[in-house]
Amino acid sequence: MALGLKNVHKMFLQGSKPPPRYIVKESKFGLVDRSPPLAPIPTINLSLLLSSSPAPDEELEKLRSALDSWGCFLMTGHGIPPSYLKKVLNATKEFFELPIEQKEKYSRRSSNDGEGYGGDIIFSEKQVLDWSNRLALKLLPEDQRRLELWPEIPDGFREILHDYPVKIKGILDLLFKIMAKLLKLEEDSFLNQFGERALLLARFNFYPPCRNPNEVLGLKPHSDKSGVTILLQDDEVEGLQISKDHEWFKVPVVPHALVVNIGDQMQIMSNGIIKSPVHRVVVNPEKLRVSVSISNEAEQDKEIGPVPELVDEKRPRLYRNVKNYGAINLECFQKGEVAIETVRI
Ligand SMILES: O=C(O)CCC(=O)C(=O)O
Ligand SMILES: [Fe+2]
Repeated sequence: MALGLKNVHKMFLQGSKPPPRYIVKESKFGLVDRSPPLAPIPTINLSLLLSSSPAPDEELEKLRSALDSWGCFLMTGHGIPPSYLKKVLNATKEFFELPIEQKEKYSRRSSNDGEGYGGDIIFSEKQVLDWSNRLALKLLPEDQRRLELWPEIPDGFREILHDYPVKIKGILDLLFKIMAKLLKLEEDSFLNQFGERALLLARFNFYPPCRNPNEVLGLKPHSDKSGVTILLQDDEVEGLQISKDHEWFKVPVVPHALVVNIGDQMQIMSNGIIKSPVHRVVVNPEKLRVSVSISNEAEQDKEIGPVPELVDEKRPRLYRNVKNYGAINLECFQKGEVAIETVRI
């Protein structure tokens, strides 16, 4: 494992307790509570939003309210068959259950490399470490793929890496158009800001069980650095929590539904109308959990900022224009800071 850190999976298999660097301390985000109330986030049927023009008022209203209150909703009617989603989850589990040495072939190549297999990137000695392993890969633009980090095992995993993101990208593009129309903007207002060479990133998350589940987090509180993240949750084990008005709520596991999580780049572009929620992941004492997130980000050299039509006297500009927001967010996340506050005017 990079940096001589222990692998959390190995620690679980060996029955060791989490070392001090993993223990969550009291912070502005509160302590670990593994069973907060269920988040009443809506389930929205994408096919209904697309079926007729204009889309049904009831579905649009649910979307509007999800975007400005939770910044998160469950999406059905997305067109990806349940059997395919199951295949993605199974392949993810199989990859993480491989012997550690086999996975290490795909490890991050340096301590601050954002891609590959591993744990947290270390920014400071004080950083609390996450009880998880990840495999992070850039999928688009195609000429930036680092295929040496794309696992060849288990069988079919590479095929999933090629096919699944194409399906998700189609959904993302539709969502950006629907959100623009909802805010009475030109359909491509958001898509144009992300640019022709927008990034598409995959993150496969693996949370081994932990014998002290109330003392660690699988993933620290953060808001996503993306435009939008589409998350495929484990269909058996819950763990994702979302924060609203400084309280934590459990995100329900709904079979075959994908979780749509708005990221900071959409909050910036929409001048704060669409919210990017802070969320975290708790771990289970007995069961492992996996999840797969696919997210987009603006082209690295492209400046993003609030869409001009969303700035007026009543709603002054909330965020400055910013380039390469992903890097700002990543560092804040590891330090336990709220990234979007650093670009607020
Ligand atoms: O594992 C999960 O449910 C959430 C993962 C997540 O928040 C992320 O990958 O950004
Ligand atoms: Fe996230």
